Amino acid sequence: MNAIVSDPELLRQAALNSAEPAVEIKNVAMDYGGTVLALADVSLNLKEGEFLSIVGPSGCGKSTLLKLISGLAEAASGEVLVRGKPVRGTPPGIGFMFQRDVLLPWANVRENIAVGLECAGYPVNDREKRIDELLALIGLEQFGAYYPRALSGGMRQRVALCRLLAYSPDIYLMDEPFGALDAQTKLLMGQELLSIWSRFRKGVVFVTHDIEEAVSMSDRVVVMTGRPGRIKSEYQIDLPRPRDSRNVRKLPAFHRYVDAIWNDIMTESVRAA
Ligand SMILES: Nc1ncnc2c1ncn2[C@@H]1O[C@H](COP(=O)(O)OP(=O)(O)OP(=O)(O)O)[C@@H](O)[C@H]1O
Repeated sequence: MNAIVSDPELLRQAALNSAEPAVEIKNVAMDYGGTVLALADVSLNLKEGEFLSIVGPSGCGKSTLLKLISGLAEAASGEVLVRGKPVRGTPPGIGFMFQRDVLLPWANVRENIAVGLECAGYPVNDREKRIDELLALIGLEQFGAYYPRALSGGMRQRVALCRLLAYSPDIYLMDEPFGALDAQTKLLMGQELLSIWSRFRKGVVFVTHDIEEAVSMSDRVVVMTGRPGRIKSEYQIDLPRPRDSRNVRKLPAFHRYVDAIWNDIMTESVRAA
């Protein structure tokens, strides 16, 4: 008799090895209309359910890669496919989170989250209940009626994360989502994201300057060269899951990954200087 597999991590591992990647970037070059290339011959896949981080020197094209996947920019050559389809405009099921929250300033927290539910076509009658669940998930139950201006930076990013979760994307694109937060809030947000992600386990492309953050969260870390951005190296992060992004930092293997990635980036930064 076949056992029914219900362990989310086992299901995710099976998806990781599934034939079709969630995102395929094939030999992509990109400029912004001038003579300076932002990306040159980049090929990269995101597997279904994979947590992939991209690190590299400033200006190497990390955000540009996210823009190409989300259809906000177009490659000069090469191809970008989402779930097997060439990207023309924003593909369905793509969710974006930026370093600066993009909350609606005239809407309160509940209304901001409702935007995500509306975009997802969530049934109108169930929305208030879902907003309650999402607020509880990120510990902001008491702040539903607050406007963004009355919240701290960390709280605003929590709401932005909540709205992203409300939209329930198939693929999460996160561009330094915690980059503007203080070190302690950043660590807490990383832990929360990891804990939430361990429940939904969708593909994530996570851009960061923080190598420890990248290693602590990811299945794989890709290092880019200085401009024009190419893939310099990649590291399969073989650390146990479920993972606590703070405790994992105590493992010797964690520090070996961080050192190796640091070396790669330093070489690039020196080359670019
Ligand atoms: N809208 C734009 N117009 C012209 N050039 C741009 C534009 N956006 C980005 N660039 C250039 O493209 C290159 C890659 O930029 P991108 O923002 O993707 O890099 P990044 O690796 O995300 O940088 P950082 O780590 O500093 O955020 C940079 O040289 C940047 O100046």
